[in-house]
Formats: sequence, C-alpha cells, structure tokens
Amino acid sequence: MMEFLKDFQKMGIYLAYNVNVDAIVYLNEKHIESLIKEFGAENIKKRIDEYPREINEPLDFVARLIHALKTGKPQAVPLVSYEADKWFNSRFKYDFERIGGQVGVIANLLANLDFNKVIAYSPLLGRKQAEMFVNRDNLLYPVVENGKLVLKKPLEAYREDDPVKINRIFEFRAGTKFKLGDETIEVPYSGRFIVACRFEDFARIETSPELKPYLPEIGEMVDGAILSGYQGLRRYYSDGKDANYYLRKAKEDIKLLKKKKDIKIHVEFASIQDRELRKKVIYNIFPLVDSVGMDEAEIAHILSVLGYRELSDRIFTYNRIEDAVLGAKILLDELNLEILQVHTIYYLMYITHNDNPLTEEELTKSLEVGTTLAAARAFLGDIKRPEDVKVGLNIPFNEKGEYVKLRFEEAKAKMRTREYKIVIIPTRLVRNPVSTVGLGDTISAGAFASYLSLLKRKE
Ligand SMILES: Nc1ncnc2c1ncn2[C@@H]1O[C@H](COP(=O)(O)OP(=O)(O)O)[C@@H](O)[C@H]1O
Ligand SMILES: O=P(O)(O)OC[C@H]1O[C@](O)(CO)[C@@H](O)[C@@H]1O
Ligand SMILES: [Mg+2]
Repeated sequence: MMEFLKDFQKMGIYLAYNVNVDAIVYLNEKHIESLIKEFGAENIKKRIDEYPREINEPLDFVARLIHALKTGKPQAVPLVSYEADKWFNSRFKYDFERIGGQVGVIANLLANLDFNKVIAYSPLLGRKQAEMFVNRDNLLYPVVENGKLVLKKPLEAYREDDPVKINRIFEFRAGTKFKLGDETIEVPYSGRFIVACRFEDFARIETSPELKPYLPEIGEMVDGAILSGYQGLRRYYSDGKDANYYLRKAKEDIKLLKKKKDIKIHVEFASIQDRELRKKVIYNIFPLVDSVGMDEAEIAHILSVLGYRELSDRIFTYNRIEDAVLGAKILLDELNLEILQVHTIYYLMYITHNDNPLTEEELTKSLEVGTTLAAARAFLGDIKRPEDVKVGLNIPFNEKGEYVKLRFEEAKAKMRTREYKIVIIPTRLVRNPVSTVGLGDTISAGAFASYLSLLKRKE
C-alpha cells in the first residue's frame, strides 16, 4: 500500500459527471417501527410486491427501504416527486451532510492522498456544492475563459444560480430487528439505502458545449479518467431530448478524452432501476471504456438485463462466489472490457483476460489498496491525509476470509478459467463504520489508480 502513495503524487485523474450532497440518517429500530406504524404492514407488503422502481410517494420509499433491509443489499432508488422530496425533510432529521456522488467522493479522496492533479467536473456546481470539495491546490474544476481552458479551485468556479442536488442516505446496520406484521426481520448485512434525487435539472449528464472541445487537452493532462453518473439519465426530457441523445454525447466525450493520449478510462457503475435505461448504459458505454467497477447488487442487475436472469437471482439470493465469478466472466467477455472489478461486503474481485500485462500478484496488490482505503475511511469517516491510510492497514481482513479463499479455489477448479486472470481478496471490514456510503467509490478509485500505477511501472 505505502509504496503506491509515492506514485500517486505523480499522477493526474479526470473525474466526471456526478456530485451531490449526501444527507445521512442512521436508521434505528425506532425509525423503522414508526414508519411501519404510519403506513401499515399490509400496505407496505403489498407495495413491496409491486416493487416500485421510482419514489413517487412516501409509501414507495418505505416499501423499497424495508425490502432493502430484508436483503441487506446496497440499493438506490430514484426520487422523482417534489412532494415526496418535501416529505423527507419534514419526516427525518439528518445526522450529517457530506459530499456525495462518485465525483465528489473520489475527488476529495484523491486530493487528500496528494495526487498531483485531480480535475473534477460536473455540469452543475452551486456554491454549497463547491464548499464541500476540499480546498486544495491539486483539486480543480475546468472552465473556459477567453477561449482557453483554465483549471480553477471549485470555490473560484462555482455558479451562484446552479441548483444543488441532495440525496438522502439511510445507513442501516446488521442485526437491526423489527416486526413487519407477524414477520420478524433481522437486517443481515450493514450498508446504505440511497434515495437518489432525479429531478430533471440534475438529469442532464453531459459536458457543457463550451468545455467539450477541450476534452482532448484534459486527457493529455492526466493518466486516467473515472466516469460515473450515467445512472442519473432519464428516458425522456421535457425539451424533447432523450437518453439516446445524452448517451451519444457521452460516447463522444470518451473518444475525445482518449484523442490525444490513450488514457485508461474506468466507469464506476451504480444502480439503475429502469431496465431499459440500464441496458442502454451498459451497451453504449461499457464497450468504449477499459475498466468497470460495481457492487454485488449491480452485477446481478446487469446480468439480469443481459439475459442471465437465473444467474442474477442466484447472486442476489445466495452470494456464492462461483456465481459471481461466472457472472464476471460473462460481463468481461460480452462487453470486452480490459478489467472488471466487483466489490462485495466480504471480498473484492478482479477479472481480466489472460494477456493482461499485470500478474495475479500485482492485481492482488491493487485490490489491497482498494480495501485498505475503504477500511481507513470506514474507521475515520474521511481520509484527510496520506498517513491516514495506515489506519486501514491495521484493520484485519474479515473473519470469512479463509472461507472466501477456499470457495474461490473450488470455483476455479470447477470452471474454465485458463483464459482469464482472476483474483479475489477478503475485505478489511470495520465493525462500527462511521458510514458506508461511498466506500465502494473509494475501493474503485484506489483499485483503478493503483492499477494505472502498476501498468506505468511496466512501460
Ligand atoms: N464496514 C466496512 N468496512 C470496510 N469496508 C466496507 C464496510 N462496509 C462496506 N464496505 C465495502 O464497501 C463496499 C460498498 O460498495 P457500494 O455498494 O458500491 O457502496 P457505494 O456505492 O455507496 O460506494 C462493500 O462492497 C464493501 O467492500
Ligand atoms: O446516482 P446519483 O444521484 O448520482 O448519486 C450517487 C450516489 O452514490 C454515491 O456516490 C455512493 O456511491 C453517493 O455518495 C451518492 O448519493
Ligand atoms: Mg457503488
């Protein structure tokens, strides 16, 4: 781990497109019981069966939340109604606010790790949002002035009138118990449930037309890019545009970033409830990028729309490593990625084709960077300086580690894996994390950055 910190000081990363404010609530038994009392167990059960994919009214939220608590899986559901948005503010007191969105989480992380240059872009940058970025010289927002690309601190670049997007995060903990009618539910794993604000203002995931011509120049300044936020797209917009329009623009961006320098691009995937949109994002974006990261719920979601519904259900229900490996092989091949990274509560996995320049030992080291950073963040709440990483090194690998390795060896013996490099490591799991939201983004940023630095050493 520590050896990478030096490399990081020489590296530059571009980040786009999503940043927001995360308003966090630690869910306790009281919250849950009072929601069930208010909405009625039978109504909630009925709504769970209907499985709303958007939050139009509070009951949609309660149903999806209870469903997520039952499975313990990380989930995110779009919020589309202004009235429901108001309800959240009147119903919950938020424990704290922090920067969110892959761009927000990763920008602050990399800047605090002393990366040489972090260029963070999002189409909107309101004042409150700008204030949440760490105020450091290596974290910059790109603007165009007098026909020239200028990198500015977010505090010098925000636009007073830009709206600020607020997502509600419900942190839940394993062991929380409650009754739904006569059913007793115990939350099996800790995690977060995201109410992702999807008002139209926030759903235009794109590079502004002024900045777009400078993407090749930005590509030249960095070693790699991490793109995310496609989950915010809508099928249709009030001005007649649609998801296809924005995805065409997104494809142009990727090509422009690679135009002058063949940089590696990582996409951090996030939950997309709408199956059509999910399919569109996968088919349009994945084939153009080098690396993709996701959690276990997301790989199950993806396999489901690629036509592997049974495998998808198995991953969701049983958490078996052999199913995850099989699913990862399918994704790597069908979308022809260079590398795929999957993070789950107990283990992290990389899969590449056999001709990847890195050895399995090196790939293992890269995953270790990911879990060490996540453990440090889970323990401290935030990584504020490179030394904080040491805290992560002191968090032991989780107690299921040996079991994980054993199951993985068994899976490999049963499956054709000769054409691949596959590595799995157990996670360093913090028992009482300050929060869990953004830990996946942290893992992926650490894994991708260390992957880049290992590739660089080979050159
Ligand atoms: N208590 C914890 N300590 C360390 N790592 C954790 C802890 N809880 C979760 N993680 C890691 O964080 C990951 C969460 O990723 P993900 O669901 O993508 O979250 P997000 O999208 O909010 O960043 C888990 O898969 C696990 O590897
Ligand atoms: O899908 P959205 O609304 O861009 O939000 C992404 C969410 O994912 C996170 O980045 C965590 O992965 C949160 O901080 C944020 O709320
Ligand atoms: Mg994630």
